Amino acid sequence: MSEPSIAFIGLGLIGGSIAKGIKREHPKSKIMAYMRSKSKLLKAQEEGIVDVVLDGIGEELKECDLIFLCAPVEYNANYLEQIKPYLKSGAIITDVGSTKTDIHEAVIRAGLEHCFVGGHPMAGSEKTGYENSSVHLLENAYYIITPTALSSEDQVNHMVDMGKSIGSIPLVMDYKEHDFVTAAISHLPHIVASSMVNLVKDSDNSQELMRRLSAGGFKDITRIASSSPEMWEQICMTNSNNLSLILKRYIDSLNDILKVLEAKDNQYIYQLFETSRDYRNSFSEKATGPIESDYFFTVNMADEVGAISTLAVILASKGISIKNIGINHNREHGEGTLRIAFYDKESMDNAWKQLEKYHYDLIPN
Ligand SMILES: NC(=O)C1=CN([C@@H]2O[C@H](COP(=O)(O)OP(=O)(O)OC[C@H]3O[C@@H](n4cnc5c(N)ncnc54)[C@H](O)[C@@H]3O)[C@@H](O)[C@H]2O)C=CC1
Ligand SMILES: O=C(O)C(=O)Cc1ccc(O)cc1
Repeated sequence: MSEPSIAFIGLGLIGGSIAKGIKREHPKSKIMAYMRSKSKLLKAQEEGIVDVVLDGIGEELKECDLIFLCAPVEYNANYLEQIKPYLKSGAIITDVGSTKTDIHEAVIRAGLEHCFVGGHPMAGSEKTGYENSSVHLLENAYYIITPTALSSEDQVNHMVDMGKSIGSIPLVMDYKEHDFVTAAISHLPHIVASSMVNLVKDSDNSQELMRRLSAGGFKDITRIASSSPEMWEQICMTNSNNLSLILKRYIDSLNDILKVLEAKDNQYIYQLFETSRDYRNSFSEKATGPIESDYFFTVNMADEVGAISTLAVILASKGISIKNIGINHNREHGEGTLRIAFYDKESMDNAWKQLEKYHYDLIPN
């Protein structure tokens, strides 16, 4: 991309994070944005992320090479017809919505298949809004790209390059398959988390003992129950067929558990936990957050004041940039381990050599 003009319709958690990533990689790109809150748009302009604040859909879009739809999914689909009169020849419209069939069908109805490539960055959080967006949010996360029947190879490659430029891992996929997969791994978990929280709310006593005592496991699996109701209502409504199918399978599995629990079938219960543990342990943690990268290693170091800054100074003195640095809490490698990620193999190898000279205890990736 050489100094492209890019518009964002919706500049919240995801739109804001992508805009920040694009601005980091292409500081001269012209970013235009529209969203409901003018004050947040002005803040993004003050921060140098947004160049042009839009008051709505209009003439300014005629300049854009790429238009991102980053509002809740049903609103995104509604914008297609409004944007249509202002499309420059060769421009691409993309979206970041969590469901894809609904928008792809709207694209077909609007006759925009030749200029649409769908997208879904598979990372985020329960938080919303531009104020929570971050240049690191989508790093090392899968960025699903869903072409239409008329998307050209160039258009898809352009989106793949965009995904890579913000540090994500692009993956091209059929939009219908996307919606079945995400029904199981994203949409069902949100329903389960919210219904569990509501179950506790309705089962608690007047002293709210359940709420006060809720601990690790419950909090871990219900964090996403704090997500935006507006966003999740629209996700569930636009993927209701897949979600119903997978929810029925889940209810069947819960009913099986209920039966064996009542029958006190300890073997079945043991196997339930054994199977899930083994399968869950096989999941890769690599594509899930800002710390991991293909180029990283771990440093085993004493937990002393100033230890991290000493290490950072050693690397900085050799001009080695750190992409990310994080303290490992799992203590797999003993006390005080630090995971350091680099932008490329050369930087990682240089850093390794430097730290070896200072006798740091290094653990390869
Ligand atoms: N939250 C997450 O973790 C993820 C969300 N997504 C998808 O990204 C999209 C945006 O979600 P977030 O950024 O999380 O939400 P958000 O609530 O942080 O941002 C939504 C943005 O859209 C704007 N907006 C809402 N209605 C609008 C309308 N009618 N016209 C113009 N702008 C409007 C809001 O002002 C805000 O700037 C959704 O489609 C969601 O499915 C995708 C991946 C992860
Ligand atoms: O907070 C979390 O763990 C999420 O699950 C975030 C998320 C929300 C919606 C998506 O389409 C993708 C990721």
